[in-house]
Amino acid sequence: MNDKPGWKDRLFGGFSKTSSRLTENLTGLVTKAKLDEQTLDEIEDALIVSDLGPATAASIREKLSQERFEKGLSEDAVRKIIQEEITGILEPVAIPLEIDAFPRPQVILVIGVNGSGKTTTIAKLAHLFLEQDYGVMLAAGDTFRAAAIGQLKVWAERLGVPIISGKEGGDSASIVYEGVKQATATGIDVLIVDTAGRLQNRTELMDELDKIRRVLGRLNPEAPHDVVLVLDATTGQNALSQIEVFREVAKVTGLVMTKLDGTARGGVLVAAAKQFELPIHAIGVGETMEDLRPFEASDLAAAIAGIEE
Ligand SMILES: Nc1nc2c(ncn2[C@@H]2O[C@H](COP(=O)(O)OP(=O)(O)OP(=O)(O)O)[C@@H](O)[C@H]2O)c(=O)[nH]1
Repeated sequence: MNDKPGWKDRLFGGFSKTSSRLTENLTGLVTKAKLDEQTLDEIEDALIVSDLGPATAASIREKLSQERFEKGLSEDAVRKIIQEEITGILEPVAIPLEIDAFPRPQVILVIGVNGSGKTTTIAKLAHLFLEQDYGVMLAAGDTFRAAAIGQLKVWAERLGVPIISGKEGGDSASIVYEGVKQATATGIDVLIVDTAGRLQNRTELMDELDKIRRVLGRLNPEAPHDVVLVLDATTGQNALSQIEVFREVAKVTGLVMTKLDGTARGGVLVAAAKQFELPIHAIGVGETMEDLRPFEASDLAAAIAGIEE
């Protein structure tokens, strides 16, 4: 991924809102001689309201109390411990999406509720794979709304990649089938499939995904290779319930969290990592196709802890 200057600033800019809640409490610490129970409680509360989740907040509290209790402690040292703890949670799930399927194409289904940034993420992933010299094709499997098909076509044109699409209300499984056939015939490495991803009707979604799987299975039993759930970080705790539901109905293999630029809710990433242990492939930090970033555990942990490296 190309390291356009400024992405870290944007991320830190977003996370600074998250960390400023921590800052309020941590700043008070400097004047205290020791880290007492009340201060630990305050830190734990600050971590919880930063969307990190109660489990992570409790484990950080535990760590702070074990290591430093009764000692005078600087705010920087507390931040460092918070960063280390968060890094430990995030590192195991920081797993990029690799193109390694044989035979090709690798089929990636992208799911997520409307407005989560699904379409933009598809464009960002396509751009990422093109940069790695893979041949990319898109399939407009979200036939539920004409606008979704149109939007994906615009991205395909901008990216210069082929797209398979049908009519509004058409059968998404047959579009995906056609996509795999054409991708195979033309030596495409990766087929990225947009899906309707409506959570309002779980049975419908499950049926649709099952049908896609069945149809794909006729061409390649390994497909789909990845089922990537796109989440909007600005929805905070709601993103966690989405993971829970989608994981049940759609056999999610990994996550991309979007809109981490300019949200105070980035801590939810940590809660998701701790609770679900699903790979987090990348993060979205803006609206252009270059705005997908690898998920770097220690950078993110530093941003959340308010440490600028
Ligand atoms: N700031 C910011 N905006 C984003 C990001 N990703 C997507 N968006 C914006 O969020 C809005 C929704 O994104 P889409 O990609 O259209 O989302 P979708 O899930 O496909 O939504 P529907 O088309 O409604 O199904 C658009 O205005 C995007 O530009 C991101 O990482 N950061």
